[in-house]
Amino acid sequence: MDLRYQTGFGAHFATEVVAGALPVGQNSPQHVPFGLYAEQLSGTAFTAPRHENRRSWLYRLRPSAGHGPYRPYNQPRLTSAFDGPVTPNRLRWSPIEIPAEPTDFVDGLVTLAGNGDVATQAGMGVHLYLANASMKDRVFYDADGELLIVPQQGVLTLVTEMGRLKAGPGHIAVIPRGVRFRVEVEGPSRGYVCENFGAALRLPELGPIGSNGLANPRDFETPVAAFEDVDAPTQVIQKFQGKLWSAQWDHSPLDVVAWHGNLAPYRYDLARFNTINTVSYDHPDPSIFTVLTSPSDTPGTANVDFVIFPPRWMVAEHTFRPPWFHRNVMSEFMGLVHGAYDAKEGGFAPGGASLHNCMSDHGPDVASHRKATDAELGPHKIDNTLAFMFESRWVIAPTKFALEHRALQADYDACWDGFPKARLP
Ligand SMILES: O=C(O)Cc1cc(O)ccc1O
Ligand SMILES: [Fe+2]
Repeated sequence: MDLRYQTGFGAHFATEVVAGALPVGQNSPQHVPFGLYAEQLSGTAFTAPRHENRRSWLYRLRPSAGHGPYRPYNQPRLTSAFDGPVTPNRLRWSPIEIPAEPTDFVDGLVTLAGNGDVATQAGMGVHLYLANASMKDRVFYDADGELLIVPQQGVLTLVTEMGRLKAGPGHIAVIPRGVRFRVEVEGPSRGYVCENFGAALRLPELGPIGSNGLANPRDFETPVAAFEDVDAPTQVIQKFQGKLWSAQWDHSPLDVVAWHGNLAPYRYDLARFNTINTVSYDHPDPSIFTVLTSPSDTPGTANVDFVIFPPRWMVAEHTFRPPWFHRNVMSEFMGLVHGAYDAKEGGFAPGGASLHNCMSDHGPDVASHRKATDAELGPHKIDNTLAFMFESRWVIAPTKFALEHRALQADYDACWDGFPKARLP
């Protein structure tokens, strides 16, 4: 099916499937067109400053309040208990395989790491989804956070309350906290999820870059309204305070015929990123590659930044061009969608992951250091690659699942073994 989108980051959209369904001039008329039910979905406090405030009005076939109790749903691999133990060690995982038995998006979520706390709405969970089946007769929503989905293999169709969007490798999709959706897959599918417990993701400030650049607002795509009229039992699964809960509804909750507002799912094609980098010398801080940021209460010190390392020209003169050796107060979780990463010659594979926590020593491995030191410094295109980072002010604790998984590489430290010692005169 051809999907249609409206463009603009955080724009105030208005969309209806049936002409005349969207009330004009007020949100909650005594008689909503066609007997639809009006419902406000608040993503920020009612009193959040206007430029932060996100909410939408949904007009649906039935009020979503009409359902029974939620009961615990057993899916222990998805958690907000980052039960490590937390370690200062540098960690790297090979890709975790997609299971052979039928597994949908909800059952295929596994938690690798996280920080903060769902109860106080700070920090994030870092998950993988490993799925090979579409969700059937069930929908999911996350009351604990917004979901930033980074597909690595396979195209997802996200059938949400507010419309349908597609995202495959090279795209990201963001589903706001609370928005219900079903995931359809076309085959084996794997990707990363940043579950943002904190303030909603937004575009970073541009400072002296000016009024254009990095991810441009008009390239963000939000679906037009779409609904299903299904009077059949539907399992609604939610994540609430770190655990999954399930309730049986007598209809599909994806029954929103019209909506308006600025709280909505969106997707973004990372190929549209306007990459800015040095044209003189030295490797800039990777903040220059920030796509989206969730600020914390300390200016410039993010709850989580989503940063990409896209294809780009390298032209720096008399410069060691890959990432430098460094220690960072912020903690860095990295993944790879495809290709190779310029700081690692081997071991960091598409679908894999690495974790460099607060103040841990990291940077180029021996092989990439040697290669960059010996390189002829002409203009060089780093191509066919897409790595990314979830960077957070808070230490990222791995889960027991991640630490005990056979994908954890026992010998990661060895990639920094054997640097020749400097020779003083
Ligand atoms: O550690 C990493 O590979 C991520 C990273 C990339 C970069 O270009 C500069 C700093 C940094 O932490
Ligand atoms: Fe780093």
